Amino acid sequence: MSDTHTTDVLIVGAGPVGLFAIFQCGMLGMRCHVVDALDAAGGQCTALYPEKPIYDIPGYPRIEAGALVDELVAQAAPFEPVYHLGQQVVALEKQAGGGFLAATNAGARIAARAVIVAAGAGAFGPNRPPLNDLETFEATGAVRYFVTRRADFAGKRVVVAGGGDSAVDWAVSLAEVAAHVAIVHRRDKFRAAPEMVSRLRGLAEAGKVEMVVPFQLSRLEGENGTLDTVIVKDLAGEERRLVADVLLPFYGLAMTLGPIADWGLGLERNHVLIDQATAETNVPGIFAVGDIATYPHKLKLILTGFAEAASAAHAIHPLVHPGEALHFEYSTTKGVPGAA
Ligand SMILES: Cc1cc2nc3c(=O)[nH]c(=O)nc-3n(C[C@H](O)[C@H](O)[C@H](O)COP(=O)(O)OP(=O)(O)OC[C@H]3O[C@@H](n4cnc5c(N)ncnc54)[C@H](O)[C@@H]3O)c2cc1C
Repeated sequence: MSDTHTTDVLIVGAGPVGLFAIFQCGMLGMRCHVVDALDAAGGQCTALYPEKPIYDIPGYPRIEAGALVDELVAQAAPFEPVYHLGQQVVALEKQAGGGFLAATNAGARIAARAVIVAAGAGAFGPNRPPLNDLETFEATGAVRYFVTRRADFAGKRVVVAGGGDSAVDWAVSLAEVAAHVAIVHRRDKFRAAPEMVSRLRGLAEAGKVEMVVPFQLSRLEGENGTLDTVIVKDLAGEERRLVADVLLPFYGLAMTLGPIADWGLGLERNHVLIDQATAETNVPGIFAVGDIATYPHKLKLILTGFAEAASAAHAIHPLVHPGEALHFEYSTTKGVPGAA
């Protein structure tokens, strides 16, 4: 059976920004096919932190990342997007008559007038600490890089390592369920949201989180992948032993563009350069939005990506509906099929 499709807009990546791009394109009368390498929509929100609350989505004082994705999928649904999940877009070519032809590693071919690259961190993976027997401890889940269910840590002794947002957020969050939480960082200063850092320090003062600073991970002890002790060292080489069931190193994500690097797009340090006003790349008809897109003073936030998705949809409209005037309108039930 042929797996060939034709659509107005191909969206590469079903993270939060790719999902909102479906809505924005839909409001302007454009149909979308969306491809994502992961088995579920939601990008980093689903894969890395579904239960972490997000506090900076306008209109939601607090929403868990997984719930935000559910809302975005529901918001896009009236426009009947076609999802191709568990597939990576491996090739993207210009077509002679205009538009593009994309190919996935599962054999699908998708022809589109325009392409929105919403590929986030591309093929992302965690930065792993250089520790003994790491793979053995990873295989049993004693060393993990993501928290997908907080309940997995109930009653556990957890060592969190790192000084950024993820380390601080999870130390604060897991302190509610774990038997003990220690946070190891090589400095006393954390590079995280000030509000979360002061919550962390408050928990430390209350004896609910142990601050192990300035220390670095040194080695792991345990039998057959069951973690027993995390050994840390300070700059003078002084050791401390932290009894632990689980180690969560949060040393950031290693980002590789993967096949996107071969599509002729202007790049800057593993990101795709765009014109901030239109989100268009150096290749006419290919747009980039969200974490993967960059320009001077870019803020890597979900809300920034949402605005870029709106700009891209407006810039794409004349490519899909040439000669048709686009009158700017606010959202109304007229634009959303089935809305009451
Ligand atoms: C722990 C943590 C906490 C965070 N907290 C916040 C917060 O509170 N507020 C906030 O605004 N931001 C937060 N962020 C950042 C936020 O998650 C990102 O800004 C957001 O996910 C970017 O969305 P995106 O759609 O651009 O990309 P992503 O979410 O990265 O999604 C991109 C998708 O593209 C897919 N993809 C990549 N290449 C291909 C390909 N070739 N073919 C097919 N699919 C492909 C990937 O599989 C992925 O699903 C946080 C991030 C982390 C890690």
